Amino acid sequence: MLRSAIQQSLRRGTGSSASQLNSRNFSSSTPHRKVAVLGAAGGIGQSLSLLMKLNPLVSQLSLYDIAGTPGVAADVSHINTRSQVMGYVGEDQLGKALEGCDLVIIPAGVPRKPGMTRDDLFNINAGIVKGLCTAISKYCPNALVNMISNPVNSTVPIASEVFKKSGTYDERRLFGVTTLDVVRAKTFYAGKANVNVAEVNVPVVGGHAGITILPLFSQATPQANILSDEVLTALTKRTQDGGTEVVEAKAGKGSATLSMAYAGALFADACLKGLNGVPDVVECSFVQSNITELPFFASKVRLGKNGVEEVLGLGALSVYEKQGLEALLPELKSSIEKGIKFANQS
Ligand SMILES: NC(=O)C1=CN([C@@H]2O[C@H](COP(=O)(O)OP(=O)(O)OC[C@H]3O[C@@H](n4cnc5c(N)ncnc54)[C@H](O)[C@@H]3O)[C@@H](O)[C@H]2O)C=CC1
Ligand SMILES: O=C([O-])CC(=O)C(=O)O
Repeated sequence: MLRSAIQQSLRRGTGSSASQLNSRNFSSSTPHRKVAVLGAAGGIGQSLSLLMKLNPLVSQLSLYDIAGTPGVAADVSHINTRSQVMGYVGEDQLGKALEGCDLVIIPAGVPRKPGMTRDDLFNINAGIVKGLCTAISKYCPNALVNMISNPVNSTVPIASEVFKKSGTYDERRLFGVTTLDVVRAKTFYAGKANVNVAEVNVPVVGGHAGITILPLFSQATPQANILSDEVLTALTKRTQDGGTEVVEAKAGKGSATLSMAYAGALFADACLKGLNGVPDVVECSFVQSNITELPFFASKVRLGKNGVEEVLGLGALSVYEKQGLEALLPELKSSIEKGIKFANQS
């Protein structure tokens, strides 16, 4: 839907009035949906705000940051699509930004520089996420939360503890966004398997950092060409190191923003479809889970009117993937515990 909305908007160009676009982009039965982007003036936030403005499922787009949002909101608001855009700046306005939200997307926080791990962002981002989730529990406790801020393996457990403390936790509504891992796995697989990237599907499970990212190429579709073990190992490693590849290429100017905004917009669109009752919406996400011994784990998840409808199992794994799963558990466990500890001691 997102892709076709972008294509339709671009095709129509400047000739259409907002009301014409509105009537073509969504039917009168499309529910009202308020979506907030927290960190909207940042590298991811700006592009994600643009993409959410193009999504006809959004009726109100609330852009919040500690600085710079009035400009971003004014800019995006001129695009002639359905949603009304509001910009909010500074903590005083956070409540207004969140009130009545159906979905809150969080790309607020510092990005990596070369030589850093995602866990090196913990000291700054843990506090940011904790503050934002405290406000969510107060102003929109029923919203779905899409956590982009790193380290996702810890920020999602932090959010869960904040919500538990405020008595608003519903595990079905909290998602760590791992869609960029899936986007990368699809792109890299299509290149090696020489298949049409638009048809490719690859589940990615585990977490969102280094070896905790486990693409399941044995389950990739279409399985058009047999890939050697050597190629599968290289594909796995490239997917796991995809973030670092971008951080190094940007050479100190941040991490993935454009591909992340695309991935974030895809995942948000899936959440909105689920809320609206579209059947069989399945995406990978880092959620509360009992498919392994860990309390949070990324896997395929069926989305519905209340968020997570079903956490799907891992399916059959190759020997190589089983080894990868065993290897990732200790690191993921310790990142989860670090987040839980932080939320409960500070
Ligand atoms: N889950 C994933 O796959 C990915 C996650 N990320 C993570 O996303 C985060 C953001 O990355 P970028 O957009 O590149 O960073 P950025 O520095 O360009 O933007 C971050 C924005 O957050 C804002 N911010 C800081 N504190 C805030 C607060 N308390 N409330 C609201 N906004 C606040 C900043 O003012 C800034 O505009 C980083 O933690 C990064 O590691 C990045 C790429 C992929
Ligand atoms: O690598 C980073 O720091 C940002 C990120 O999570 C990604 O690109 O996957």
